[in-house]
Amino acid sequence: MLTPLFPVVPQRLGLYPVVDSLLWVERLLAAGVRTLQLRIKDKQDHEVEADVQAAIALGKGYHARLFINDYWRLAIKHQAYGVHLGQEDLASADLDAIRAAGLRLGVSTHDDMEIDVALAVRPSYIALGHVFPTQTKQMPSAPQGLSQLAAHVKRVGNYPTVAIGGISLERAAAVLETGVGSIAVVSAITQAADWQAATRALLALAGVGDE
Ligand SMILES: Cc1ncc(COP(=O)(O)OP(=O)(O)O)c(N)n1
Ligand SMILES: Cc1nc(C(=O)O)sc1CCOP(=O)(O)O
Ligand SMILES: [Mg+2]
Repeated sequence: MLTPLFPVVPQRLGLYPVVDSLLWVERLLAAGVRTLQLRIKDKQDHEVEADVQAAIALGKGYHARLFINDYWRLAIKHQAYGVHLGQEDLASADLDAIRAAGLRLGVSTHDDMEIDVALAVRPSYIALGHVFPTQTKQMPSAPQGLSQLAAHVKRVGNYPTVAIGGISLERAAAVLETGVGSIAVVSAITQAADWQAATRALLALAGVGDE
């Protein structure tokens, strides 16, 4: 059985909002979320550094697990809890440097071939997407659906897993029934009519994650 080469994370990361601003990081930490990701797209490092640094400091203040998407150099520089990388990022990122700095690593996957690649890296967790159609990101692949998700959770064995893509409040319970350890959501919170109520309801279903 393969075990992570990167620092371990709890088996169940619980509710895992993925957000694009420091404001959302502040709001969700104050609302009780303890696993989250700052995902700012298509900017230069110098344009996002202040927000990345502030988000990491906030996360530490709440003893939360804050992952930085894409900007792995800044995540190392400011000692984030972890980094999330996609398959394309794996080729260009310095994985040894991320590991040497003691950061956790999450890796995106969308099919069995990508799971092979992720397992070879032996990250801290494996993300499985996209479960349902999503309006948040243009996806080149088809949604995997619940039965494929359950098969993928089973396949990766004891690796912590995170499901992502189109997970609404209404669908969250069925996703968790596959045995996945965490649900990552964007629009279910950021586009909700009442984001605080949505966060409370999702936290009640998925939890804050294990210690
Ligand atoms: C928890 C989680 N899973 C998947 C992704 C997608 O990451 P990636 O493939 O790197 O794509 P971008 O988010 O960078 O567009 C994620 N961010 N978080
Ligand atoms: C950022 C991202 N990555 C995905 C993947 O499958 O890798 S799906 C996704 C967007 C998820 O947003 P929502 O919860 O609004 O559907
Ligand atoms: Mg990425």
